Amino acid sequence: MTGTIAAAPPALRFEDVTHGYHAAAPVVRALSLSLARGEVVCLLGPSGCGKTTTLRLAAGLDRPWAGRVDIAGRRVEDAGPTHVPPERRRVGFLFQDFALFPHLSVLGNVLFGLKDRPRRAARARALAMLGTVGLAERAGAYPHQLSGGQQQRVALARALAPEPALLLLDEPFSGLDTRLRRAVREQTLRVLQQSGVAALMVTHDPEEAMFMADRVALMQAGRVEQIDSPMQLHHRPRSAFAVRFFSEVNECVGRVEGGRVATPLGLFDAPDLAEGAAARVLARPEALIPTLAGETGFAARVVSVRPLGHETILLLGLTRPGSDEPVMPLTARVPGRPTCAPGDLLGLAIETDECFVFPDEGPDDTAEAPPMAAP
Ligand SMILES: Nc1ncnc2c1ncn2[C@@H]1O[C@H](COP(=O)(O)OP(=O)(O)OP(=O)(O)O)[C@@H](O)[C@H]1O
Repeated sequence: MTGTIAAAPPALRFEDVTHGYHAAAPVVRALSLSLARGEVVCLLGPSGCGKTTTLRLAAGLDRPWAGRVDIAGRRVEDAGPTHVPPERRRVGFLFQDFALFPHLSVLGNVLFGLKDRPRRAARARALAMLGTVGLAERAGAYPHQLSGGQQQRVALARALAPEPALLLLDEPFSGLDTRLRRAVREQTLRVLQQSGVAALMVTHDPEEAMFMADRVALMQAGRVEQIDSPMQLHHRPRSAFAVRFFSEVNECVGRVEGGRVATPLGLFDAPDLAEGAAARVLARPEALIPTLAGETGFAARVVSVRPLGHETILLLGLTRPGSDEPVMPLTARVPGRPTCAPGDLLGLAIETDECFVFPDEGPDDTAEAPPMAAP
């Protein structure tokens, strides 16, 4: 006996998976991704970046052009003949429209995926799952008698009842209104954690991804741009794209001199950039902290104030010291109610932890609105 314990295989592994719908135009490009058992990973990214296609490839609904897919240590797809069909992959699905059978009761819906089990065992399992999602008492109801949130919970119970190795969720909360969505995603996360199933979830909502995921896979143009924990993604974004995707940002450019880049917002360290290189500094709105005028050397005139309740958005014009001439527009986000009015002159402190320096690859030309500032 060697005493070695083999590590559990990942719940899902994509290796160099490529797929598209039209020849020579892949929408998923050499994508590699691994989900540990029990891990929740969210695929996040702009519309059309390949999130749903990635999910369909995991499900076996599409066959990739190239690459390999393993589920719970079993090869389900390769460049050769291997193609395990969806129903034999041990995956559960949860889609936006819940896809419940209207003519079946709640219990009937959950039993649907348990046809290969003896009747009594299937019934016990289905009732236990309905208990887990808090709907044991509605087992005899029909889908149309339930609220949207309850229907979503039935769909979750149905997906998890057969004990899948992997749960695939495609925008599962987008059909629900904002308040309900918050409650339902909390319940869903609790059920996922209780059941210990690995889950790959598609969303285009950054807040939802940050709330649900152990790791977020940020996708762009068919590739994973960055995969990290929500905290890492927020504090250590590896590209301008990763910063811009989560909030609007203030942007300015400059050249690296002596390892630093000088901008209207001050000097920023740029240790990883070549001397003389063009650099782009991205400052999140929360990086700009109003202070007393004259305190920090940065001053800004308030252009407009937009109270949102728990926070306030300030549109500002950065000014040169001793001058009222605006140098660049800025957006700041401050907690609480407004304490200033249009026309006021504020001092600004810059929180450098919320500022990021990257090689300048130009402004965000994928955005619908122009970037806030690029002097
Ligand atoms: N069945 C299809 N036939 C042809 N093109 C398709 C098909 N499905 C998706 N596409 C295209 O593939 C690209 C990726 O689509 P996909 O649905 O995977 O993106 P997504 O990131 O999930 O987008 P969204 O957030 O808008 O759902 C898009 O350009 C889309 O138009």
